[in-house]
Amino acid sequence: MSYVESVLADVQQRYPEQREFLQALETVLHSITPVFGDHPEYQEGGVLERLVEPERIIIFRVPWVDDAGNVQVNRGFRVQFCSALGPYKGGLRFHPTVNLSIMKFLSFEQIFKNSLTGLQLGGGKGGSDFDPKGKTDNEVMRFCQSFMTELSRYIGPQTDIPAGDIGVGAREIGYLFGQYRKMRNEFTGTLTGKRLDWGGSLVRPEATGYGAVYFAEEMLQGAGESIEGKACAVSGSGNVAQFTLQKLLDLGAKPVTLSDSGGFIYDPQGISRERLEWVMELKNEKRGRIKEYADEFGVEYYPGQRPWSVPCDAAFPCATQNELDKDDAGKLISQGCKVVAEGANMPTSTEAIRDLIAAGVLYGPGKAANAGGVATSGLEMSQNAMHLSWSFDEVDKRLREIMRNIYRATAEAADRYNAPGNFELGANIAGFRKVADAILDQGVI
Ligand SMILES: NC(=O)C1=CN([C@@H]2O[C@H](COP(=O)(O)OP(=O)(O)OC[C@H]3O[C@@H](n4cnc5c(N)ncnc54)[C@H](O)[C@@H]3O)[C@@H](O)[C@H]2O)C=CC1
Ligand SMILES: O=C(O)CCC(=O)C(=O)O
Repeated sequence: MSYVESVLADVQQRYPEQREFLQALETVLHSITPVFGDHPEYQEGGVLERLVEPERIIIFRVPWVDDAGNVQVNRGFRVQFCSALGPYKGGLRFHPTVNLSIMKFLSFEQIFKNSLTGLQLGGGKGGSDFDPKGKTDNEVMRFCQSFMTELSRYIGPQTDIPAGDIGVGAREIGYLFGQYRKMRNEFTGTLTGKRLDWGGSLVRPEATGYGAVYFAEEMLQGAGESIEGKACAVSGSGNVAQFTLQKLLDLGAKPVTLSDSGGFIYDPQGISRERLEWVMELKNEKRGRIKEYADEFGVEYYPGQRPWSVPCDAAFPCATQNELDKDDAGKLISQGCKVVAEGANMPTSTEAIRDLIAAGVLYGPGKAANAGGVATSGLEMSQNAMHLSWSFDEVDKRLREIMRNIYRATAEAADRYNAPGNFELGANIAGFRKVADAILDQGVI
């Protein structure tokens, strides 16, 4: 058994129930195996054994009172996985499916994603099994206050800087920030994704979606093509999906689908800017369901289905993990889909990734393609530390440059390890090398 296989077997034996974490771990370890031939010092220094175990996991009770006066209790999590490259950085997810396995997979992925950004950011992630769906603003506020009352002990501008993820947007970041400020009596950039007036950065709301399209465009340009004129299937209808659509429209592409956990809509003429604005109001203010789009604009709604069966040249999974499986990959390949860029974290199953790459589809893994969000959070931290704000164009220019650099580093690592065009392998290797070197440099701690 090789070194990598033995570390993996050990983790599989220790945490057999952590399905999503093991999925993420297996994919990364499989990709980075060739590196150990060139770098025996990583094995000698026990780098992998140290990297697969989080530095710290915080699990806590979150009691709160609903509008009817009943006491409710949720579970809160923060996984502080690796701080070799900088303070822990990563979002908070509020969704009923949240558990330790999901928190560990997300924070593990975050280590390599943050490394790829080239910024000084370690990897972490957190959240709760609280479901904001159907809750009033006051209930969400009381939940966030209780959550932050405990979390505030473990975070800070030089220690751990949370942000948003599924179910955590500008409203939740506001309530979390308010409670942090009160508990710690400090006004610092400890959360990112803040509103502009009180420390947020221009482009942070747009950054993940814009970045995913920039990354897709880089991959296409590397193959002598462009996103312009391409029909694009997009899943989700939240923050990442909305701004993926906006950038696709900016670049002359034709987005044709959106989805939520109920099903997807197909608008074969292309979702226009006006219709996208309607979706933004539906999702961000009215907190409605995507089915209403079909009722409003007279297009087809497919309940309980995912959008990968429609004719498309490009696919952007922007909802959640494991939303694109082997069958879906088969459908995309048979329609001639050329590029899959992941706005979501681990949306594509391991078998589907293998099939896409084998079929020559340009596949941009989330840790590279959706890194624009956390990178712009890093830019928000820089602006907070300097007590100034950059213009929209300034931040967007930096975001674009970061995405280009991630593409280059990923493509170069793939070439170097004899797998040209395999951005999965390239992203894992390029992300891992920096973290591994930092772990060795800093001694056994
Ligand atoms: N917000 C950010 O800056 C970043 C988000 N991501 C990832 O992007 C994905 C989407 O996150 P956001 O747009 O921020 O969240 P959001 O809460 O704004 O939107 C989530 C979307 O996913 C859909 N969704 C959730 N569970 C689903 C399910 N089981 N089946 C189908 N659809 C489902 C929701 O209906 C919603 O449209 C997540 O995987 C997240 O981890 C990745 C990098 C940064
Ligand atoms: O902006 C951040 O810190 C969080 C981004 C995030 O959670 C992610 O990249 O998945």
